[in-house]
Amino acid sequence: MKTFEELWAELNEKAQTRPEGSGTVAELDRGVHFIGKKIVEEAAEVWMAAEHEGNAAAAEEISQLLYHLQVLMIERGITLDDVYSHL
Ligand SMILES: N=c1c2ncn([C@@H]3O[C@H](COP(=O)(O)OP(=O)(O)OP(=O)(O)O)[C@@H](O)[C@H]3O)c2ncn1[C@@H]1O[C@H](COP(=O)(O)O)[C@@H](O)[C@H]1O
Repeated sequence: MKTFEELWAELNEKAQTRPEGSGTVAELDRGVHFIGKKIVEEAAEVWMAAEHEGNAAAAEEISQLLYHLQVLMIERGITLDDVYSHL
């Protein structure tokens, strides 16, 4: 288990050190268009799980959506503060 901020730190480190076998590095290399499609796909899965599968499945899909949102933020150079300033 990890928090949103712990995942953020881990993904930023992976983006910098580019370890072999990292799915994050592979996703970053595919670019914003690919990552954006993953976000749309995961968002739909969040909706379907919440409506038809229950909270446990929805929580899992939400975790994946948050992951892909963080990858997109890293790819575009968007910081947490950039987002927080709008909350
Ligand atoms: N939290 C996640 C995470 N959530 C989702 N995903 C990716 O998003 C995909 C979504 O899962 P699905 O089951 O919906 O997969 P799918 O759409 O059928 O699968 P794909 O065809 O897209 O692989 C997974 O296959 C992963 O590639 C994640 N990949 C990595 N992490 C964490 O990110 C960190 C860094 O990971 P690496 O960069 O791979 O080392 C680690 O702590 C991981 O636990």
